Amino acid sequence: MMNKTGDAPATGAIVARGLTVVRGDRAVLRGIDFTVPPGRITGLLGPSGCGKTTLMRAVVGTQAKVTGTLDVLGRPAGDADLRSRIGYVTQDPSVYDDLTVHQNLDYFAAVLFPGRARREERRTAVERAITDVDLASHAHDLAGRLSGGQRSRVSLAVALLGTPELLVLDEPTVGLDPVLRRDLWNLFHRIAADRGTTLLVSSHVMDEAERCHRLLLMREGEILAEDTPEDLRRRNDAATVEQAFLHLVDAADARAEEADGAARASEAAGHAARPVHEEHQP
Ligand SMILES: Nc1ncnc2c1ncn2[C@@H]1O[C@H](COP(=O)(O)OP(=O)(O)OP(=O)(O)O)[C@@H](O)[C@H]1O
Repeated sequence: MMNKTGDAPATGAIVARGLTVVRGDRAVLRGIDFTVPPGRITGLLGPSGCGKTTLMRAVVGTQAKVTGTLDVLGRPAGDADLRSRIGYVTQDPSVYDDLTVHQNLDYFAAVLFPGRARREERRTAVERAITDVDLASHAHDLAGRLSGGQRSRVSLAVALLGTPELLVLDEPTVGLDPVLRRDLWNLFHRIAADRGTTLLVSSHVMDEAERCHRLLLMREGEILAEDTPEDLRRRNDAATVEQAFLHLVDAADARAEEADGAARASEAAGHAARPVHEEHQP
């Protein structure tokens, strides 16, 4: 249950301490700390390229070169035990275009619940997932003939099949019209409230922030803020989360500039104070 202030409880569904990820020759996540509380919707927001997908890939265990501590549902990220407990939907819907919606789900259900004995379980899970994402009227359409939004809902249905404890959704509402976006967010809230599922949902659209219980605001591989939307607005004296975000960006830039200036000043002072003969030492 969410407490009155929406504060995160002491234990998290995801706990990161000093989480660093290197991609290529660059640290894309730079020693970040954050906690995602269980049973709530946490929004991961930040501009394109700030590291949201990288963070999600680390959480689901598909990212290489991860250091620091990252615990997911009480296990180290990537642990084999977590595979069936996490649903992950990437930005590119992974569905088979030449199968219908129903056949796609039947296929994934057969992988999740194999064997004749589990036939009924498969049938119930498939019907429920199709209803969850509101695709009953398209159940027998080929996935390749669906709109982008409908295809991403098929991916979401696949992720819901195993009733995961944690759902990690990478920009699930991108390109959707406002009505579909609203419907999807209502679905996320139903999933969290009815099933106690933890959701980590990324977006680069700040107005989606208001729909989350808690937010992780990211920028350039760092966490700028970890808060509820209300507290974030209040603390930054801002009318919207977007304004609060911009305020935090400006403050971070000012701090970085100050630190840069101080480093240059101390370097210059060091040079001035250094005896001349030191300059020639190897
Ligand atoms: N395979 C890769 N090798 C090296 N660097 C990469 C690779 N993939 C991504 N990056 C870099 O990592 C950084 C973070 O990328 P990431 O995809 O996590 O960002 P994002 O916040 O999810 O962006 P978007 O909202 O556009 O999806 C980017 O600066 C990107 O250039």
